[in-house]
Amino acid sequence: MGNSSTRSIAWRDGTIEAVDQVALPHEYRLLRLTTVDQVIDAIQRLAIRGAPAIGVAGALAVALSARVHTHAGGCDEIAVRTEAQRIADARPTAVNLSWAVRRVVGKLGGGADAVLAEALEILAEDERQNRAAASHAADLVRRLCRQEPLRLLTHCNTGRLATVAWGTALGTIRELAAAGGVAEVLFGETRPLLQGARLTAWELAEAGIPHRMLVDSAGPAALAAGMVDCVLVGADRVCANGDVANKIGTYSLALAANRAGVPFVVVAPESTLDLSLAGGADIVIEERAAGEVVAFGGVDVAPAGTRVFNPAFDVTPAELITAVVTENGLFSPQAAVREDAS
Ligand SMILES: CSC[C@H]1O[C@H](OP(=O)(O)O)[C@H](O)[C@@H]1O
Repeated sequence: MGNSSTRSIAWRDGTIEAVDQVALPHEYRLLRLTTVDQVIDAIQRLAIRGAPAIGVAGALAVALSARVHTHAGGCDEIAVRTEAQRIADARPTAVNLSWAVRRVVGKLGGGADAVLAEALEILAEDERQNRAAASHAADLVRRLCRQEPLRLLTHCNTGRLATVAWGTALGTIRELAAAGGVAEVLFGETRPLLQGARLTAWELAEAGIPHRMLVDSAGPAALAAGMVDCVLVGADRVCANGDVANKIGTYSLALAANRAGVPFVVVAPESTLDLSLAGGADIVIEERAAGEVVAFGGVDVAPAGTRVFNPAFDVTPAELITAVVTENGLFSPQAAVREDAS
């Protein structure tokens, strides 16, 4: 996959090839991962990140495991299941990871080739799902906002880097922009790991879409100042009642959008739905290391010993969300509990 590739992750000659998202925007380089531990490490340090992308990486990692644990006597399913659980546990909040791992583990009975085939199916489905969700969401935004070109606000990175290709909320922005419907995209830098500053800025510049970056706390101010026609964000887990876990800072944008009377639209594939959870209180929110917050660019900015609360996500209640849009259209909250949800 060169710079021109539209895909962030691929299966290449028995290895996993992925864009190293830690190196962007200053260097576009590819990771070539050959072991389960390398994939877990890449997910945990967000070299591979974004709910759909980590789901695909997790599925491909199980395929690596199945190949390693296949011998003359067949596949050692116990060994693969043990590693699959470690993969699923790499990050707790995005349901896509555990969903994808569960889906490919279900093919173990067919051997390593069946596991790989299922993982490649998940990879192939991703772009189609994102483009379909983006198309539905773009139609909704046009209906909600009427005037064009639009001034949009987004958060974190939900583009082609966070998925296999195209993106979810950022995929919707690409769709609207392709029809000349975007005046400007405002986006938060996304402290502390700067997915907005490093990745969304890179994707919007690459796509030639007009954009301005905000410090995260300026998002509500932009909404209050009437600078935004619609907010578009992604998701890491959508509950049966429509509550949504997403990057930290999403909740404050939803509160401000609600007060400003601005539509707040979540775009995500169905693989981000977790209908086994009644509501957001049940979502496990990943808490990350203090070092991500007390240092900036490798330089300590807080006094030594400063204690930190560093949740990677927050939960936006359904009542603050105008719509959740998937590849199948509008998600209807209170859907029946799905058996296979993680
Ligand atoms: C389409 S990406 C969905 C979601 O994942 C991101 O989290 P992270 O950067 O920690 O992997 C962010 O919450 C995006 O909205």
